[in-house]
Amino acid sequence: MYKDYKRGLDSRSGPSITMESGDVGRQMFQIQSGMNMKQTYLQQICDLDVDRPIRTYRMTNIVCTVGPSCESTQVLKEMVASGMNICRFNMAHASHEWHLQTLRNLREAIDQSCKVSHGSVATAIDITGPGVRLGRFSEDVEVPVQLKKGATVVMSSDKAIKKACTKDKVYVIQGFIMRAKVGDKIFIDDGPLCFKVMKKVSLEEMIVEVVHQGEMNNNGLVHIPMTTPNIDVDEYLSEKDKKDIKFGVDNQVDMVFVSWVLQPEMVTAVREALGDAKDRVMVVAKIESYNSVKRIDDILEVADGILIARGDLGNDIPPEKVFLAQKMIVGRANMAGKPVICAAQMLESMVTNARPTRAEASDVANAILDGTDCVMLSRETALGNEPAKVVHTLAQICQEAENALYYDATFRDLRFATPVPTNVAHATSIAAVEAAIRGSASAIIVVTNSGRSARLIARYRPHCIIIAITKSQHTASHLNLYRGVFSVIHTGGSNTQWYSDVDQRIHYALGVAMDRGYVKPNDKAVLVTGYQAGPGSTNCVRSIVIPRREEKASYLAIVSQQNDEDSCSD
Ligand SMILES: Nc1ncnc2c1ncn2[C@@H]1O[C@H](COP(=O)(O)OP(=O)(O)O)[C@@H](O)[C@H]1O
Ligand SMILES: C=C(OP(=O)(O)O)C(=O)O
Repeated sequence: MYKDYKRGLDSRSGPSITMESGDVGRQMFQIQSGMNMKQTYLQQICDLDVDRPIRTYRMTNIVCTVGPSCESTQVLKEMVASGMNICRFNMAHASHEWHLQTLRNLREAIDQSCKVSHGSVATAIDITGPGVRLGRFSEDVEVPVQLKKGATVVMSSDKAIKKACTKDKVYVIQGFIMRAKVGDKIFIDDGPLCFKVMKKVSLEEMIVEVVHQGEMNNNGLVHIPMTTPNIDVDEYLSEKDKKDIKFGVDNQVDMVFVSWVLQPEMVTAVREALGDAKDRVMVVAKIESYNSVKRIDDILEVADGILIARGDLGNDIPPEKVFLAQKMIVGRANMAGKPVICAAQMLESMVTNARPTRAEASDVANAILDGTDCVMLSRETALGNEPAKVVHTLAQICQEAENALYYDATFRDLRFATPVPTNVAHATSIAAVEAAIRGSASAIIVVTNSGRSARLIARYRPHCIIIAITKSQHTASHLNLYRGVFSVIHTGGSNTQWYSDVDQRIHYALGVAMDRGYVKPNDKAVLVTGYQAGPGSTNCVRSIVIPRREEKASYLAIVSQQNDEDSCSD
Protein backbone atom coordinates (compact mmCIF):
# COMPACT_ATOMS: atom_id res chain seq x y z
CA MET A 1 0.00 0.00 0.00
CA TYR A 2 2.78 2.37 0.97
CA LYS A 3 4.63 1.58 -2.27
CA ASP A 4 1.56 2.55 -4.28
CA TYR A 5 1.27 5.82 -2.49
CA LYS A 6 4.90 6.68 -3.16
CA ARG A 7 4.19 6.24 -6.88
CA GLY A 8 1.84 9.18 -6.69
CA LEU A 9 -1.16 9.81 -8.86
CA ASP A 10 -3.30 12.91 -9.09
CA SER A 11 -6.21 14.72 -7.57
CA ARG A 12 -8.98 12.32 -8.52
CA SER A 13 -7.19 9.08 -9.30
CA GLY A 14 -7.60 6.02 -7.18
CA PRO A 15 -4.59 4.41 -5.64
CA SER A 16 -4.86 1.06 -7.42
CA ILE A 17 -6.17 0.73 -10.93
CA THR A 18 -7.32 -2.81 -11.36
CA MET A 19 -9.91 -2.61 -14.08
CA GLU A 20 -10.35 -0.76 -17.34
CA SER A 21 -12.70 2.15 -16.87
CA GLY A 22 -15.13 0.98 -19.56
CA ASP A 23 -15.41 -2.45 -17.93
CA VAL A 24 -16.07 -0.78 -14.65
CA GLY A 25 -18.64 1.43 -16.34
CA ARG A 26 -20.41 -1.65 -17.67
CA GLN A 27 -20.18 -3.45 -14.34
CA MET A 28 -21.43 -0.35 -12.55
CA PHE A 29 -24.34 -0.25 -14.96
CA GLN A 30 -25.30 -3.84 -14.38
CA ILE A 31 -24.90 -3.68 -10.67
CA GLN A 32 -25.81 -0.15 -9.88
CA SER A 33 -28.12 1.33 -12.43
CA GLY A 34 -29.96 -1.25 -14.48
CA MET A 35 -30.40 -4.17 -12.14
CA ASN A 36 -30.49 -2.16 -8.98
CA MET A 37 -33.58 -0.36 -10.09
CA LYS A 38 -35.37 -3.67 -9.86
CA GLN A 39 -33.53 -4.84 -6.75
CA THR A 40 -34.43 -4.19 -3.21
CA TYR A 41 -32.03 -2.48 -0.86
CA LEU A 42 -31.50 -5.82 0.90
CA GLN A 43 -30.60 -7.45 -2.42
CA GLN A 44 -28.04 -4.72 -3.03
CA ILE A 45 -26.51 -5.36 0.37
CA CYS A 46 -26.39 -9.10 -0.32
CA ASP A 47 -24.61 -8.43 -3.63
CA LEU A 48 -21.77 -6.43 -2.08
CA ASP A 49 -18.50 -8.19 -2.77
CA VAL A 50 -15.16 -7.61 -1.06
CA ASP A 51 -13.48 -8.58 -4.35
CA ARG A 52 -15.27 -6.04 -6.45
CA PRO A 53 -12.62 -3.90 -8.17
CA ILE A 54 -12.65 -0.19 -7.42
CA ARG A 55 -12.99 2.40 -10.14
CA THR A 56 -10.21 4.42 -11.73
CA TYR A 57 -11.27 7.63 -10.02
CA ARG A 58 -12.54 8.94 -6.70
CA MET A 59 -15.64 11.08 -6.36
CA THR A 60 -15.38 12.24 -2.73
CA ASN A 61 -13.09 15.23 -2.19
CA ILE A 62 -10.36 15.28 0.42
CA VAL A 63 -9.74 18.38 2.58
CA CYS A 64 -6.38 18.47 4.40
CA THR A 65 -5.37 20.78 7.23
CA VAL A 66 -1.80 22.04 7.01
CA GLY A 67 0.45 22.25 10.06
CA PRO A 68 4.05 21.70 11.08
CA SER A 69 4.10 18.14 9.65
CA CYS A 70 3.35 19.24 6.12
CA GLU A 71 4.66 22.76 5.72
CA SER A 72 7.41 21.85 3.25
CA THR A 73 6.98 21.89 -0.53
CA GLN A 74 8.09 18.27 -0.70
CA VAL A 75 5.48 16.92 1.72
CA LEU A 76 2.77 19.10 0.18
CA LYS A 77 3.72 17.72 -3.22
CA GLU A 78 3.28 14.17 -1.89
CA MET A 79 -0.12 15.15 -0.47
CA VAL A 80 -1.18 16.60 -3.82
CA ALA A 81 -0.07 13.39 -5.53
CA SER A 82 -1.98 11.32 -2.98
CA GLY A 83 -5.22 13.15 -3.67
CA MET A 84 -5.61 16.35 -1.61
CA ASN A 85 -8.38 18.44 -3.22
CA ILE A 86 -8.68 21.32 -0.74
CA CYS A 87 -5.90 22.62 1.49
CA ARG A 88 -7.16 24.15 4.76
CA PHE A 89 -5.25 26.79 6.73
CA ASN A 90 -6.56 27.04 10.29
CA MET A 91 -6.03 30.68 11.27
CA ALA A 92 -6.45 29.83 14.97
CA HIS A 93 -2.90 28.48 14.80
CA ALA A 94 0.40 29.99 13.62
CA SER A 95 1.19 33.50 12.30
CA HIS A 96 0.26 35.08 8.98
CA GLU A 97 3.92 34.76 8.00
CA TRP A 98 3.74 30.98 8.51
CA HIS A 99 0.50 30.70 6.58
CA LEU A 100 1.84 32.81 3.71
CA GLN A 101 5.03 30.78 3.46
CA THR A 102 3.06 27.51 3.53
CA LEU A 103 0.65 28.83 0.90
CA ARG A 104 3.64 29.67 -1.30
CA ASN A 105 5.06 26.21 -0.71
CA LEU A 106 1.72 24.69 -1.68
CA ARG A 107 1.60 26.67 -4.93
CA GLU A 108 5.16 25.61 -5.67
CA ALA A 109 4.19 21.99 -4.93
CA ILE A 110 1.29 22.25 -7.40
CA ASP A 111 3.55 23.79 -10.05
CA GLN A 112 5.96 20.90 -9.63
CA SER A 113 3.26 18.23 -9.78
CA CYS A 114 2.86 16.74 -13.20
CA LYS A 115 -0.78 16.08 -14.15
CA VAL A 116 -2.03 18.66 -11.61
CA SER A 117 -3.14 22.20 -12.39
CA HIS A 118 -3.86 24.96 -9.89
CA GLY A 119 -7.58 24.30 -10.18
CA SER A 120 -7.08 20.76 -8.89
CA VAL A 121 -6.28 21.96 -5.38
CA ALA A 122 -8.38 24.69 -3.80
CA THR A 123 -7.29 26.73 -0.78
CA ALA A 124 -9.39 27.56 2.27
CA ILE A 125 -8.79 29.61 5.39
CA ASP A 126 -10.62 28.61 8.54
CA ILE A 127 -11.51 31.59 10.74
CA THR A 128 -12.03 31.28 14.48
CA GLY A 129 -15.45 32.94 14.82
CA PRO A 130 -16.86 33.22 18.36
CA GLY A 131 -15.21 30.00 19.57
CA VAL A 132 -13.04 30.57 22.66
CA ARG A 133 -9.42 29.42 22.73
CA LEU A 134 -6.66 29.03 25.29
CA GLY A 135 -3.57 31.23 25.04
CA ARG A 136 -0.13 29.91 24.06
CA PHE A 137 2.23 28.17 26.45
CA SER A 138 5.64 29.56 27.51
CA GLU A 139 8.59 28.38 25.46
CA ASP A 140 9.83 26.27 28.40
CA VAL A 141 6.56 24.32 28.76
CA GLU A 142 6.40 20.98 26.95
CA VAL A 143 3.35 20.95 24.66
CA PRO A 144 0.98 19.12 24.62
CA VAL A 145 0.60 19.54 28.37
CA GLN A 146 -0.56 16.27 29.95
CA LEU A 147 -3.03 16.58 32.81
CA LYS A 148 -4.07 13.82 35.22
CA LYS A 149 -7.48 13.40 36.87
CA GLY A 150 -7.78 15.56 40.02
CA ALA A 151 -5.19 18.17 38.96
CA THR A 152 -6.30 21.80 39.37
CA VAL A 153 -5.66 24.63 36.93
CA VAL A 154 -6.34 28.37 37.16
CA MET A 155 -8.10 29.92 34.16
CA SER A 156 -7.33 33.62 33.98
CA SER A 157 -8.03 36.51 31.61
CA ASP A 158 -4.77 38.23 32.59
CA LYS A 159 -3.34 39.34 29.21
CA ALA A 160 0.19 39.03 30.62
CA ILE A 161 -0.13 35.22 30.32
CA LYS A 162 -1.77 35.19 26.89
CA LYS A 163 1.47 33.93 25.34
CA ALA A 164 2.97 32.60 28.55
CA CYS A 165 0.54 30.00 29.88
CA THR A 166 1.89 27.34 32.25
CA LYS A 167 0.74 23.86 33.23
CA ASP A 168 -1.11 25.38 36.21
CA LYS A 169 -2.38 28.68 34.83
CA VAL A 170 -3.89 29.25 31.39
CA TYR A 171 -5.35 32.23 29.56
CA VAL A 172 -8.96 32.51 28.34
CA ILE A 173 -11.01 35.64 27.56
CA GLN A 174 -12.92 37.27 30.39
CA GLY A 175 -16.31 36.68 28.74
CA PHE A 176 -15.74 32.94 29.07
CA ILE A 177 -14.90 33.17 32.78
CA MET A 178 -17.97 35.32 33.38
CA ARG A 179 -20.16 32.82 31.52
CA ALA A 180 -18.88 29.75 33.41
CA LYS A 181 -20.79 28.59 36.51
CA VAL A 182 -19.50 26.48 39.40
CA GLY A 183 -20.13 22.82 38.47
CA ASP A 184 -19.98 23.42 34.67
CA LYS A 185 -17.95 21.02 32.56
CA ILE A 186 -15.32 22.52 30.23
CA PHE A 187 -14.01 20.51 27.25
CA ILE A 188 -10.65 21.25 25.65
CA ASP A 189 -10.46 20.62 21.88
CA ASP A 190 -12.29 17.44 20.86
CA GLY A 191 -11.63 15.94 24.32
CA PRO A 192 -11.02 13.78 26.19
CA LEU A 193 -9.65 16.48 28.56
CA CYS A 194 -12.56 17.75 30.62
CA PHE A 195 -12.49 20.16 33.56
CA LYS A 196 -15.13 20.98 36.17
CA VAL A 197 -15.45 24.57 37.44
CA MET A 198 -14.67 24.44 41.18
CA LYS A 199 -14.50 28.09 42.22
CA LYS A 200 -15.04 31.52 40.70
CA VAL A 201 -12.26 33.58 42.29
CA SER A 202 -13.12 36.87 40.57
CA LEU A 203 -14.48 38.16 37.26
CA GLU A 204 -11.02 37.43 35.82
CA GLU A 205 -10.13 34.13 37.39
CA MET A 206 -11.58 30.69 38.21
CA ILE A 207 -10.25 27.36 39.44
CA VAL A 208 -11.02 24.21 37.47
CA GLU A 209 -10.29 20.54 38.19
CA VAL A 210 -9.54 17.74 35.74
CA VAL A 211 -12.41 15.21 35.62
CA HIS A 212 -11.27 13.33 32.48
CA GLN A 213 -7.55 13.37 31.90
CA GLY A 214 -6.06 14.46 28.62
CA GLU A 215 -3.90 17.14 27.02
CA MET A 216 -3.84 20.88 26.38
CA ASN A 217 -2.36 22.40 23.20
CA ASN A 218 -1.51 25.95 22.20
CA ASN A 219 -4.75 27.78 21.32
CA GLY A 220 -6.82 24.73 22.24
CA LEU A 221 -10.58 25.24 21.91
CA VAL A 222 -12.40 25.73 25.23
CA HIS A 223 -16.09 24.91 25.42
CA ILE A 224 -18.87 24.51 27.98
CA PRO A 225 -21.45 22.10 26.50
CA MET A 226 -24.79 23.58 25.47
CA THR A 227 -23.69 27.15 26.00
CA THR A 228 -23.43 29.76 23.31
CA PRO A 229 -20.20 31.68 22.90
CA ASN A 230 -20.82 35.41 23.40
CA ILE A 231 -21.50 37.01 20.05
CA ASP A 232 -21.66 40.68 19.41
CA VAL A 233 -24.70 41.18 17.19
CA ASP A 234 -23.47 44.62 16.12
CA GLU A 235 -20.11 43.25 15.04
CA TYR A 236 -20.29 39.53 14.25
CA LEU A 237 -16.62 39.32 13.35
CA SER A 238 -13.70 39.89 15.72
CA GLU A 239 -10.77 42.08 14.66
CA LYS A 240 -8.72 38.91 14.23
CA ASP A 241 -11.32 37.32 11.95
CA LYS A 242 -11.37 40.48 9.82
CA LYS A 243 -7.58 40.47 9.54
CA ASP A 244 -7.63 36.77 8.65
CA ILE A 245 -10.26 37.36 5.95
CA LYS A 246 -8.13 40.19 4.53
CA PHE A 247 -5.16 37.82 4.53
CA GLY A 248 -7.22 35.30 2.58
CA VAL A 249 -8.43 37.85 0.05
CA ASP A 250 -4.95 39.38 -0.43
CA ASN A 251 -3.55 35.92 -1.05
CA GLN A 252 -6.26 34.70 -3.41
CA VAL A 253 -7.71 31.86 -1.33
CA ASP A 254 -10.80 30.18 -2.76
CA MET A 255 -12.87 29.58 0.37
CA VAL A 256 -13.46 30.76 3.94
CA PHE A 257 -14.62 28.19 6.52
CA VAL A 258 -16.40 30.01 9.35
CA SER A 259 -16.16 28.39 12.79
CA TRP A 260 -19.03 28.36 15.27
CA VAL A 261 -21.70 29.71 12.96
CA LEU A 262 -24.65 30.14 15.28
CA GLN A 263 -26.93 32.12 13.04
CA PRO A 264 -27.13 33.02 9.34
CA GLU A 265 -26.14 36.63 9.95
CA MET A 266 -22.61 35.46 10.72
CA VAL A 267 -22.27 34.07 7.20
CA THR A 268 -23.60 37.31 5.76
CA ALA A 269 -21.08 39.27 7.83
CA VAL A 270 -18.22 37.21 6.38
CA ARG A 271 -19.48 37.82 2.85
CA GLU A 272 -19.59 41.55 3.52
CA ALA A 273 -16.07 41.48 4.92
CA LEU A 274 -14.90 39.85 1.68
CA GLY A 275 -15.77 43.10 -0.14
CA ASP A 276 -15.01 42.94 -3.86
CA ALA A 277 -13.79 39.35 -3.50
CA LYS A 278 -17.21 38.05 -2.41
CA ASP A 279 -17.97 36.57 -5.82
CA ARG A 280 -14.75 34.60 -6.00
CA VAL A 281 -14.54 33.31 -2.42
CA MET A 282 -16.98 30.67 -1.18
CA VAL A 283 -18.24 30.83 2.40
CA VAL A 284 -18.62 27.50 4.21
CA ALA A 285 -20.43 27.46 7.57
CA LYS A 286 -19.08 25.16 10.28
CA ILE A 287 -21.79 23.46 12.33
CA GLU A 288 -20.39 22.65 15.75
CA SER A 289 -23.12 23.31 18.27
CA TYR A 290 -26.67 22.32 19.18
CA ASN A 291 -27.88 25.80 18.21
CA SER A 292 -26.43 25.62 14.74
CA VAL A 293 -27.86 22.12 14.21
CA LYS A 294 -31.27 23.53 15.07
CA ARG A 295 -30.85 26.44 12.62
CA ILE A 296 -29.41 24.36 9.79
CA ASP A 297 -32.02 25.32 7.18
CA ASP A 298 -31.51 29.06 7.74
CA ILE A 299 -27.73 28.62 7.61
CA LEU A 300 -27.93 26.46 4.48
CA GLU A 301 -29.88 29.18 2.77
CA VAL A 302 -27.10 31.74 3.02
CA ALA A 303 -23.93 29.60 3.03
CA ASP A 304 -22.19 28.19 -0.05
CA GLY A 305 -21.47 24.98 1.82
CA ILE A 306 -21.56 23.29 5.22
CA LEU A 307 -18.83 21.69 7.32
CA ILE A 308 -19.98 19.26 10.00
CA ALA A 309 -17.40 19.86 12.76
CA ARG A 310 -18.17 16.63 14.55
CA GLY A 311 -15.37 17.06 17.10
CA ASP A 312 -16.75 20.15 18.77
CA LEU A 313 -20.32 19.08 18.04
CA GLY A 314 -19.65 15.85 19.95
CA ASN A 315 -18.81 17.95 23.00
CA ASP A 316 -21.84 20.20 22.71
CA ILE A 317 -24.35 17.39 22.19
CA PRO A 318 -23.92 13.81 23.47
CA PRO A 319 -21.60 11.77 21.21
CA GLU A 320 -24.30 9.16 20.64
CA LYS A 321 -26.40 11.83 18.92
CA VAL A 322 -23.71 13.06 16.51
CA PHE A 323 -24.56 10.47 13.85
CA LEU A 324 -28.16 11.73 13.88
CA ALA A 325 -26.99 15.28 13.27
CA GLN A 326 -24.58 14.07 10.59
CA LYS A 327 -27.23 12.18 8.62
CA MET A 328 -29.75 14.99 8.96
CA ILE A 329 -27.28 17.71 7.89
CA VAL A 330 -25.90 15.72 4.95
CA GLY A 331 -29.47 14.97 3.82
CA ARG A 332 -30.57 18.59 4.04
CA ALA A 333 -27.43 19.87 2.34
CA ASN A 334 -27.97 17.33 -0.48
CA MET A 335 -31.57 18.49 -0.81
CA ALA A 336 -30.55 22.12 -0.85
CA GLY A 337 -27.86 21.35 -3.44
CA LYS A 338 -25.10 22.75 -1.19
CA PRO A 339 -21.83 20.85 -0.75
CA VAL A 340 -21.10 19.32 2.63
CA ILE A 341 -17.84 18.36 4.36
CA CYS A 342 -17.68 15.74 7.09
CA ALA A 343 -14.86 16.46 9.56
CA ALA A 344 -13.07 15.37 12.73
CA GLN A 345 -11.18 12.29 13.82
CA MET A 346 -11.67 10.59 10.48
CA LEU A 347 -8.37 8.72 10.64
CA GLU A 348 -7.09 10.17 13.95
CA SER A 349 -5.14 7.05 14.94
CA MET A 350 -2.95 7.61 11.87
CA VAL A 351 -1.36 10.64 13.54
CA THR A 352 0.99 7.99 14.89
CA ASN A 353 -0.10 4.60 13.49
CA ALA A 354 0.52 3.14 10.05
CA ARG A 355 -3.02 1.79 9.69
CA PRO A 356 -6.43 3.24 10.52
CA THR A 357 -8.65 1.45 13.01
CA ARG A 358 -11.53 -0.56 11.61
CA ALA A 359 -13.92 1.88 13.34
CA GLU A 360 -12.31 4.87 11.57
CA ALA A 361 -12.44 3.22 8.14
CA SER A 362 -16.12 2.37 8.68
CA ASP A 363 -16.86 5.90 9.90
CA VAL A 364 -15.39 7.44 6.73
CA ALA A 365 -17.26 4.93 4.54
CA ASN A 366 -20.54 5.67 6.33
CA ALA A 367 -20.16 9.42 5.76
CA ILE A 368 -19.83 8.67 2.05
CA LEU A 369 -22.82 6.32 2.09
CA ASP A 370 -24.74 9.15 3.77
CA GLY A 371 -23.93 11.35 0.75
CA THR A 372 -21.16 13.71 1.88
CA ASP A 373 -19.24 15.61 -0.83
CA CYS A 374 -15.97 15.89 1.10
CA VAL A 375 -14.12 14.36 4.04
CA MET A 376 -11.59 16.32 6.08
CA LEU A 377 -8.29 15.53 7.80
CA SER A 378 -7.09 17.72 10.70
CA ARG A 379 -4.41 16.49 13.10
CA GLU A 380 -3.68 13.57 10.75
CA THR A 381 -2.03 15.90 8.24
CA ALA A 382 -1.21 18.94 10.43
CA LEU A 383 0.66 16.96 13.08
CA GLY A 384 0.87 13.37 11.85
CA ASN A 385 3.94 11.28 11.12
CA GLU A 386 3.14 10.66 7.46
CA PRO A 387 0.58 13.13 6.09
CA ALA A 388 0.66 11.91 2.47
CA LYS A 389 0.17 8.32 3.53
CA VAL A 390 -2.97 9.28 5.45
CA VAL A 391 -4.34 11.06 2.38
CA HIS A 392 -3.64 7.97 0.32
CA THR A 393 -5.38 5.69 2.83
CA LEU A 394 -8.38 8.02 2.99
CA ALA A 395 -8.60 8.04 -0.81
CA GLN A 396 -8.70 4.25 -0.82
CA ILE A 397 -11.49 4.10 1.76
CA CYS A 398 -13.49 6.69 -0.19
CA GLN A 399 -13.28 4.62 -3.35
CA GLU A 400 -14.40 1.44 -1.63
CA ALA A 401 -17.41 3.27 -0.18
CA GLU A 402 -18.26 4.84 -3.53
CA ASN A 403 -18.20 1.39 -5.05
CA ALA A 404 -20.73 0.16 -2.50
CA LEU A 405 -23.17 3.04 -2.92
CA TYR A 406 -26.61 2.06 -4.11
CA TYR A 407 -26.67 5.10 -6.39
CA ASP A 408 -30.11 4.95 -7.80
CA ALA A 409 -31.96 4.22 -4.59
CA THR A 410 -29.87 6.53 -2.43
CA PHE A 411 -30.04 9.56 -4.67
CA ARG A 412 -33.15 8.99 -6.77
CA ASP A 413 -35.23 11.14 -4.43
CA LEU A 414 -32.91 14.08 -5.12
CA ARG A 415 -33.96 13.97 -8.76
CA PHE A 416 -37.59 13.03 -8.43
CA ALA A 417 -38.93 13.57 -4.95
CA THR A 418 -37.43 16.84 -3.74
CA PRO A 419 -38.99 20.12 -4.73
CA VAL A 420 -36.58 21.86 -7.11
CA PRO A 421 -36.98 25.11 -9.00
CA THR A 422 -38.81 24.45 -12.23
CA ASN A 423 -36.31 25.71 -14.73
CA VAL A 424 -34.37 24.46 -17.70
CA ALA A 425 -31.03 24.29 -15.90
CA HIS A 426 -32.35 21.85 -13.29
CA ALA A 427 -34.31 19.86 -15.84
CA THR A 428 -31.21 19.56 -18.03
CA SER A 429 -29.09 18.34 -15.12
CA ILE A 430 -31.68 15.80 -14.00
CA ALA A 431 -31.96 14.56 -17.59
CA ALA A 432 -28.17 14.28 -17.88
CA VAL A 433 -27.86 12.23 -14.69
CA GLU A 434 -30.77 9.99 -15.61
CA ALA A 435 -29.34 9.47 -19.11
CA ALA A 436 -25.95 8.61 -17.62
CA ILE A 437 -27.38 6.05 -15.20
CA ARG A 438 -29.71 4.36 -17.67
CA GLY A 439 -27.23 4.63 -20.53
CA SER A 440 -24.34 3.12 -18.56
CA ALA A 441 -22.17 6.16 -19.21
CA SER A 442 -18.58 6.30 -18.00
CA ALA A 443 -18.69 10.08 -17.60
CA ILE A 444 -20.81 13.19 -17.91
CA ILE A 445 -18.95 15.91 -19.78
CA VAL A 446 -20.10 19.47 -19.19
CA VAL A 447 -18.89 22.73 -20.65
CA THR A 448 -19.22 25.33 -17.94
CA ASN A 449 -17.59 28.65 -17.22
CA SER A 450 -19.41 29.81 -14.11
CA GLY A 451 -19.45 26.20 -12.85
CA ARG A 452 -23.22 26.31 -12.38
CA SER A 453 -24.02 23.48 -14.78
CA ALA A 454 -21.41 21.20 -13.18
CA ARG A 455 -22.73 22.05 -9.70
CA LEU A 456 -26.26 21.21 -10.74
CA ILE A 457 -25.22 17.88 -12.25
CA ALA A 458 -23.30 17.04 -9.07
CA ARG A 459 -26.41 17.96 -7.09
CA TYR A 460 -28.37 15.16 -8.76
CA ARG A 461 -25.64 12.63 -7.90
CA PRO A 462 -24.66 10.60 -10.95
CA HIS A 463 -22.89 7.26 -10.52
CA CYS A 464 -20.01 8.42 -12.73
CA ILE A 465 -17.43 11.20 -12.86
CA ILE A 466 -18.42 14.67 -14.09
CA ILE A 467 -15.76 16.17 -16.36
CA ALA A 468 -16.21 19.94 -16.10
CA ILE A 469 -14.49 21.94 -18.82
CA THR A 470 -13.92 25.54 -17.86
CA LYS A 471 -11.80 28.52 -18.76
CA SER A 472 -11.87 29.83 -15.21
CA GLN A 473 -9.30 28.98 -12.58
CA HIS A 474 -11.72 30.05 -9.83
CA THR A 475 -14.48 27.85 -11.16
CA ALA A 476 -12.12 24.88 -11.26
CA SER A 477 -11.00 25.54 -7.68
CA HIS A 478 -14.54 25.95 -6.36
CA LEU A 479 -15.71 22.75 -8.00
CA ASN A 480 -13.37 20.86 -5.64
CA LEU A 481 -16.16 21.10 -3.05
CA TYR A 482 -18.62 19.14 -5.20
CA ARG A 483 -18.88 15.38 -5.32
CA GLY A 484 -17.55 13.71 -8.43
CA VAL A 485 -16.49 16.81 -10.37
CA PHE A 486 -13.15 16.65 -12.16
CA SER A 487 -12.29 20.06 -13.61
CA VAL A 488 -10.23 20.59 -16.71
CA ILE A 489 -9.08 24.13 -17.37
CA HIS A 490 -8.87 24.78 -21.06
CA THR A 491 -6.13 27.27 -21.64
CA GLY A 492 -5.99 27.08 -25.44
CA GLY A 493 -6.97 30.00 -27.68
CA SER A 494 -10.64 30.54 -28.38
CA ASN A 495 -12.05 29.71 -31.76
CA THR A 496 -14.27 32.39 -33.19
CA GLN A 497 -16.92 29.86 -34.18
CA TRP A 498 -18.75 28.84 -31.03
CA TYR A 499 -19.31 25.15 -31.82
CA SER A 500 -15.69 24.71 -33.02
CA ASP A 501 -14.53 26.26 -29.79
CA VAL A 502 -16.72 23.86 -27.79
CA ASP A 503 -15.46 20.90 -29.82
CA GLN A 504 -11.87 21.91 -29.20
CA ARG A 505 -12.45 22.12 -25.46
CA ILE A 506 -14.25 18.78 -25.29
CA HIS A 507 -11.47 17.13 -27.29
CA TYR A 508 -8.86 18.55 -24.93
CA ALA A 509 -10.75 17.51 -21.78
CA LEU A 510 -11.35 13.98 -23.04
CA GLY A 511 -7.63 13.71 -23.75
CA VAL A 512 -6.86 14.71 -20.16
CA ALA A 513 -9.45 12.25 -18.81
CA MET A 514 -8.04 9.46 -21.01
CA ASP A 515 -4.49 10.20 -19.82
CA ARG A 516 -5.70 9.62 -16.29
CA GLY A 517 -7.55 6.43 -17.20
CA TYR A 518 -10.97 7.84 -16.26
CA VAL A 519 -12.48 7.13 -19.71
CA LYS A 520 -11.41 5.34 -22.89
CA PRO A 521 -12.45 5.23 -26.53
CA ASN A 522 -15.82 3.57 -27.15
CA ASP A 523 -17.05 4.30 -23.62
CA LYS A 524 -20.47 5.85 -23.53
CA ALA A 525 -20.68 9.37 -22.15
CA VAL A 526 -23.26 12.09 -21.72
CA LEU A 527 -22.41 15.53 -23.04
CA VAL A 528 -24.04 18.65 -21.60
CA THR A 529 -23.62 21.93 -23.46
CA GLY A 530 -25.46 25.10 -24.31
CA TYR A 531 -27.24 25.73 -27.59
CA GLN A 532 -25.27 28.92 -28.07
CA ALA A 533 -22.46 30.85 -26.40
CA GLY A 534 -23.01 32.61 -23.08
CA PRO A 535 -24.24 31.88 -19.58
CA GLY A 536 -27.72 30.49 -19.03
CA SER A 537 -27.90 28.68 -22.36
CA THR A 538 -27.14 25.14 -21.13
CA ASN A 539 -30.02 22.99 -22.31
CA CYS A 540 -28.56 20.18 -24.43
CA VAL A 541 -28.06 16.61 -23.23
CA ARG A 542 -26.46 14.26 -25.74
CA SER A 543 -25.37 10.66 -25.52
CA ILE A 544 -22.06 10.14 -27.28
CA VAL A 545 -19.52 7.38 -27.73
CA ILE A 546 -16.04 8.60 -26.87
CA PRO A 547 -13.99 8.66 -30.06
CA ARG A 548 -10.39 7.56 -30.38
CA ARG A 549 -7.85 10.16 -29.38
CA GLU A 550 -6.50 10.70 -32.91
CA GLU A 551 -9.98 11.33 -34.30
CA LYS A 552 -10.23 15.10 -34.34
CA ALA A 553 -13.94 14.65 -34.03
CA SER A 554 -16.53 17.32 -34.00
CA TYR A 555 -18.62 16.25 -31.05
CA LEU A 556 -21.60 18.21 -32.13
CA ALA A 557 -21.37 16.55 -35.56
CA ILE A 558 -21.01 13.10 -33.91
CA VAL A 559 -24.13 13.92 -32.02
CA SER A 560 -26.03 14.79 -35.18
CA GLN A 561 -25.05 11.42 -36.68
CA GLN A 562 -26.08 9.58 -33.55
CA ASN A 563 -29.30 11.46 -33.41
CA ASP A 564 -30.12 10.09 -36.86
CA GLU A 565 -29.43 6.55 -35.65
CA ASP A 566 -30.86 6.63 -32.16
CA SER A 567 -33.38 9.42 -32.58
CA CYS A 568 -31.91 11.02 -29.52
CA SER A 569 -33.01 14.62 -29.20
CA ASP A 570 -31.11 17.71 -28.04
N1 LIG B 1 -0.82 26.01 11.36
C1 LIG B 1 -0.66 25.23 12.41
N2 LIG B 1 0.41 25.34 13.21
C2 LIG B 1 0.57 24.55 14.27
N3 LIG B 1 -0.30 23.60 14.66
C3 LIG B 1 -1.39 23.46 13.93
C4 LIG B 1 -1.64 24.27 12.77
N4 LIG B 1 -2.82 23.91 12.27
C5 LIG B 1 -3.30 22.91 13.05
N5 LIG B 1 -2.42 22.63 14.04
C6 LIG B 1 -2.52 21.61 15.07
O1 LIG B 1 -3.34 20.56 14.60
C7 LIG B 1 -4.46 20.37 15.46
C8 LIG B 1 -5.65 19.98 14.66
O2 LIG B 1 -5.97 20.96 13.69
P1 LIG B 1 -7.42 21.63 13.66
O3 LIG B 1 -8.45 20.58 13.78
O4 LIG B 1 -7.48 22.52 12.50
O5 LIG B 1 -7.34 22.52 14.96
P2 LIG B 1 -8.35 22.84 16.12
O6 LIG B 1 -8.95 21.55 16.56
O7 LIG B 1 -7.51 23.50 17.14
O8 LIG B 1 -9.38 23.76 15.53
C9 LIG B 1 -4.58 21.69 16.24
O9 LIG B 1 -5.16 21.55 17.47
C10 LIG B 1 -3.15 22.15 16.34
O10 LIG B 1 -2.53 21.52 17.45
C1 LIG C 1 -13.38 20.62 12.51
C2 LIG C 1 -13.65 20.88 13.76
O1 LIG C 1 -13.36 22.05 14.36
P1 LIG C 1 -11.94 22.74 14.46
O2 LIG C 1 -11.81 23.63 13.31
O3 LIG C 1 -11.98 23.46 15.75
O4 LIG C 1 -10.92 21.64 14.42
C3 LIG C 1 -14.34 19.91 14.63
O5 LIG C 1 -14.55 20.24 15.79
O6 LIG C 1 -14.70 18.84 14.17
